[in-house]
Amino acid sequence: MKAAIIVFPGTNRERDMAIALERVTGRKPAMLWHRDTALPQGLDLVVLPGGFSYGDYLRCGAMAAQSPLMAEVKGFAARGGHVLGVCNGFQMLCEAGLLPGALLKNASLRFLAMDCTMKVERADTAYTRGYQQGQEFRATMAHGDGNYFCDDETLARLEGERLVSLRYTGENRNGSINSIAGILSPNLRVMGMMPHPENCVDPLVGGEDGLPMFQGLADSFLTAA
Ligand SMILES: NC(=O)CC[C@H](N)C(=O)O
Repeated sequence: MKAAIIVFPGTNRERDMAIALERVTGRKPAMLWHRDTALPQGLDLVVLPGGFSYGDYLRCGAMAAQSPLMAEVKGFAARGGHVLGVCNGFQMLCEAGLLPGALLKNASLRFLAMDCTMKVERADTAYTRGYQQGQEFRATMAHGDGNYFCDDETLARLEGERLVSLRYTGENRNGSINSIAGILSPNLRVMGMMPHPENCVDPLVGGEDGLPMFQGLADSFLTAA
């Protein structure tokens, strides 16, 4: 699998993401700076990692969504490329219009840094094939704006077309509509999720519940190893 991680000013999870990807592929992903103007040839996956791009000024992910390389990411997605956005990356995907809806402030108006559990709503995507349908897994949440919201029509479409990939179980701490933790584009190639699977790939630090996501991605792109 050939993967690239895009780094923005204020991104802070890019190294965790690189470790998670390298763990399953044995090769380091390309680290790209947001001012770059081209994606490497033959990419399988682009990752928009978590953090505080541009200090969360204006709105989380809003300024990153205007970065030069994001125009390339949009083109990559339009050609059917896989794009994963985690936390701030999910916020960027919504701000860039690659996924519908928005991430509002957590219902409590407090930053939440804690473990959470999610249920896999569909296991037939590159991101979730490492899990069983309905499987519950744990990951870390660390966000101030993780309260997923969209209008009724969009929500009906997301649910009706089964584009909700991950749903919180237990307490809905950030207030997300329908307890949504992750959503997919209609072609199932773009996924945004708030919790951090990249922080759960090592039994010594946070457990390994996130590993199947990366393993599933690696298995999806075996030919490109
Ligand atoms: N860990 C993250 O990516 C956080 C995203 C964003 N800065 C927020 O607080 O909501």
